[in-house]
Amino acid sequence: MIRFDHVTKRYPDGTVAVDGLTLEAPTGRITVFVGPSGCGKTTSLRMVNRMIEPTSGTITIDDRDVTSLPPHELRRTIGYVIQHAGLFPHRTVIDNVATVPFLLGTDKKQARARAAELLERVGLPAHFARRYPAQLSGGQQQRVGVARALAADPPVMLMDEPFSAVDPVVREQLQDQFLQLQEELGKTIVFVTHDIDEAIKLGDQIAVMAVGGHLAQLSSPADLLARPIDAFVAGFVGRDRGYRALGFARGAALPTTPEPTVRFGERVPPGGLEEWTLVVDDTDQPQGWLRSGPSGSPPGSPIDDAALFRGGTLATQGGSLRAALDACLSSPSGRGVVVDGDGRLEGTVHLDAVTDLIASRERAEVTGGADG
Ligand SMILES: Nc1ncnc2c1ncn2[C@@H]1O[C@H](COP(=O)(O)OP(=O)(O)OP(=O)(O)O)[C@@H](O)[C@H]1O
Repeated sequence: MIRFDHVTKRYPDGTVAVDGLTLEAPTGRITVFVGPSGCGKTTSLRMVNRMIEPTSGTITIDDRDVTSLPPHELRRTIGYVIQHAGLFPHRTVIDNVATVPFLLGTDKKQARARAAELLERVGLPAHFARRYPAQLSGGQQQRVGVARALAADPPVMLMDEPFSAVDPVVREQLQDQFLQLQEELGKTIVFVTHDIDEAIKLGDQIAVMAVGGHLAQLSSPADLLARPIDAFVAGFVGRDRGYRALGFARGAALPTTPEPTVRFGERVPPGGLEEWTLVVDDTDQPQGWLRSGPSGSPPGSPIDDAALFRGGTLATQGGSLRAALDACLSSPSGRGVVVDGDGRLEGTVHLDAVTDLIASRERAEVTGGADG
């Protein structure tokens, strides 16, 4: 566990970047520092590995004061990932990752073998190993940055806006893979971002900081959305809080009804089909909705890819109420498509049934029952 105890940082020009910060970042969990520009997130992070020394207060890792070790020894136990990866430009990708274990005394061949394994784990194909950082995209460089920080297998990782400099699609992939990796590795992570959505997606707990370096709120993502502590946090957490909070809400089982389906290769029967009919593939995975009747596919026409409406999202049985609601709202038939864990059709759910589940969950919260 990393513990900040009344930590203050005042820079020589008098700027108070962090003001009396007290919080715990639990072992094996992701703690996200989020807040507007200049609120002291980076300063807080860098005090953990002593790139910046606090003016007062103490930081401990597993009850050991970080100042009790020389900085270079301390940093062996702490991985550090920054926005533009900060790779060595004149070393190949594999040597970037192998550098720290090599410096720590691992034999070169072994360090490279471990580096190759890490590159694979962060999702970088093997043929990138011999390239130089400038020959990689921004997202690929960030993957190398994460692999490098993991190379010495440190129990603690500090990550300062590691995914901020890449486009939204790549960013989402990096976040998903990072979460998968963390599930296996269970590192103690402090992660800095200015993006509240990223904080909510990645954090086990979120520390919202306000300008002046104050901790405004420390909560789980669900609590932050449901119960922002003051107007500043409410404003920072932003719009659609109620809807976004449903992303953490798992209702009772979704009450599905069986949905008639057709398959590719079949033809619209002479009597026609319902106005909207669900098309599934050979393994019962939903592919989209087919419109029948006067403005859609006439009887006898083949059921093929071209006529499909693919706009609807899928809800998973056991998934969030937000996904269930979205499946209903995005379905042209008004019936939300529900699949099982393997992506096979389970049935459809009606909007009324989902809103009933949402309402009963809210009533349970107000009366102190289960939180879904
Ligand atoms: N070396 C320094 N000397 C004086 N003031 C500094 C120094 N470094 C940072 N600051 C100030 O301390 C405050 C906190 O900076 P910090 O970089 O920790 O914020 P941040 O929340 O990480 O911001 P951002 O999201 O913009 O990166 C800011 O007002 C900044 O201008």
